[in-house]
Amino acid sequence: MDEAPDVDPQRLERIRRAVREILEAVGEDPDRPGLRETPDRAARMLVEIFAGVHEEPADELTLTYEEGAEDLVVVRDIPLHSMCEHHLLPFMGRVHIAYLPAGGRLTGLSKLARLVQGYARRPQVQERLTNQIADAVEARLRPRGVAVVIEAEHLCMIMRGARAEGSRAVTMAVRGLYERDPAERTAVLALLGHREPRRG
Ligand SMILES: Nc1nc2c(ncn2[C@@H]2O[C@H](COP(=O)(O)OP(=O)(O)OP(=O)(O)O)[C@@H](O)[C@H]2O)c(=O)[nH]1
Ligand SMILES: [Zn+2]
Repeated sequence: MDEAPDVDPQRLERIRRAVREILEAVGEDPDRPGLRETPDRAARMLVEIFAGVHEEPADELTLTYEEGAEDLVVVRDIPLHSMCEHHLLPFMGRVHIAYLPAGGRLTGLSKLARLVQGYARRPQVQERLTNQIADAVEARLRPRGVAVVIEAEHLCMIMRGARAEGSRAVTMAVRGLYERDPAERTAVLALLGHREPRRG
């Protein structure tokens, strides 16, 4: 995934106009020196942070084969920056992914981080992002099980609204073995740093 994607000039111009309109609507003067370049800068920024809208992030998961690879693979602490689709404010945190390979099917460790970035570069909600990552790993690697945990801070909860400074949202998605077997699920989620609440 490129840092500076090819940009359709018409789309860029449309976003520039929209940003200028927002600046005027909030009562600013878009022609004052500090803001003159802002519509253009913000338009390029928006194209960059929403590049995942036009991508199929699951395609990042190129397959490699390693005879006999059947043990758990865990990648913890993949950095996450995304945009809450309700408010268009950032949410950011960490993604932890575990999968139990089958048939020797693996992917490069960095591909999991690229997968996260692809889905993160869309207007998102944390729960959907968590599920999309789990579904992509399940569909492309056909592992015995997948578990994904995301911990994130939402600026929409912190700098406005509830102003819940320090709050973190934790979401998880499990597939395959981890969906069927509660003991396996508890074990893998403990590895990913998430404790299921005790029942009863
Ligand atoms: N489930 C979920 N909710 C989110 C996420 N990001 C933001 N939200 C919530 O989306 C909700 C939108 O609520 P609304 O009542 O429509 O909007 P609002 O009046 O701005 O709400 P407040 O944020 O409570 O002021 C808020 O409760 C946000 O905290 C997310 O990733 N997942
Ligand atoms: Zn929000």
